[in-house]
Amino acid sequence: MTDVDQLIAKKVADRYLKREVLGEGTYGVVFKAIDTKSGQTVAIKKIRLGKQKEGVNFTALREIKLLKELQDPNIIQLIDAFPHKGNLHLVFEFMETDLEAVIRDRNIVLSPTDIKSYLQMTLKGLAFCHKKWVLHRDMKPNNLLIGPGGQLKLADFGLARIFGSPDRRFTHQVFARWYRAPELLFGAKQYGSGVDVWAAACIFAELLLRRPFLQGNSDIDQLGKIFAAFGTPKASQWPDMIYLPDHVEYQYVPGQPLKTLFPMANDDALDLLSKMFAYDPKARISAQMALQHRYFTSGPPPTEPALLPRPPPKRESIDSKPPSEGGGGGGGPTVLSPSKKSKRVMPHQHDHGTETSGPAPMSLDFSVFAARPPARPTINRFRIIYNFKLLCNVADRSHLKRKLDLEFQIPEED
Ligand SMILES: Nc1ncnc2c1ncn2[C@@H]1O[C@H](COP(=O)(O)OP(=O)(O)OP(=O)(O)O)[C@@H](O)[C@H]1O
Repeated sequence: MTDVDQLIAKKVADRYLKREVLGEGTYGVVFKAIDTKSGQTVAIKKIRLGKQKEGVNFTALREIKLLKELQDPNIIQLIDAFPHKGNLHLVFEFMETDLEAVIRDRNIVLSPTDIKSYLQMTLKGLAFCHKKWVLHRDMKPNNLLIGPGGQLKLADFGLARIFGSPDRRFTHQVFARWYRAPELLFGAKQYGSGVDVWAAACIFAELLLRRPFLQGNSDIDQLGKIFAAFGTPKASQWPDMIYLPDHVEYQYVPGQPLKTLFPMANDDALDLLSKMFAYDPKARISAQMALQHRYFTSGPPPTEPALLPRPPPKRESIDSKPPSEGGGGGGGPTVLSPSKKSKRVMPHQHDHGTETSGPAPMSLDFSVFAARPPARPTINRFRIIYNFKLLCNVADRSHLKRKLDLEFQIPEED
């Protein structure tokens, strides 16, 4: 960065008053902040740029700009992005809780119309992204954030694509696996929006069961769990399966009736679930078509977001007074001592076979949900399938880079 760039970045950074740390994810720390310009509470994700000495590269800026333009009521809004002290800061709208917290909260009863509402918002966000040729690739309940008005919004996308996949501890892979489509588990290199629909089906199943549906402890085991539930796929069901790089033959097992797996779901819900869980990605229902399924168009309508049951805001700060009431120091950003990241304790792993070999529980098993499972780490991949080379056919790249840099830095009005 040039001196001028640094000056601008500093000015932008001064705009946000840091509050407490909300947690740490794959790419770095997320903290709460107040936008002194708008008075709005925001969440800032500080991304370590590590060895990238030149800062954010051209492609990264372009992709971040694209994410910034991805605006929909069911997509978390990227408000701003700016470099500061060698880190990239992404400013998002602040959200109170997430779907994982809703599913795990033993005090919450989810009615069929509540489930319908959460699934509808998930699919709306997905359909919007897919229409823009963007895949999420890391759909899971803790990436579905919930705002103060009950709106569910897809979060945590694009970062691996932009910054590369960081080294992940083993646990980081574990939970993401549960939502992975069979074509990914068989090593598909080319895949499409169907991977997100499969993950959304797993989330739908999890809303019905109140526990993760297919909890594989390795990729092979994950496929085993899937096949035990739905039956080993036949060539007629998924003709391209045998051409996938990591395809291996599995012993044939028949599937179980969906009604046995989800006794609490009605016929429309089961029909939609079966279409979202289609083995062949080409035959899998799209997010857009799923929204038109009779599960949504008939029967009782989805619950209004504001009326959805939610846990108390988990991100309530004990020191979240507005900046004028203190905490901001001399006007510059102040980092309050980071609150300890709340450790989520893994409940005893129940038998991995139970969810597929026997009837699913109809009510909450409090012994399982008494403790929150650990944060499910993210693969954080929102795959952008635009052809950027086309978009970026500009003679003066450095000029455009500077233009993009500036677009993300809204200098303060003095
Ligand atoms: N927009 C937001 N509003 C409020 N809290 C947020 C927001 N974005 C992230 N958080 C919180 O910050 C913490 C870290 O989030 P982050 O997305 O970086 O990682 P994660 O989802 O916990 O883990 P991983 O990156 O491994 O998936 C989490 O507790 C998350 O709920």
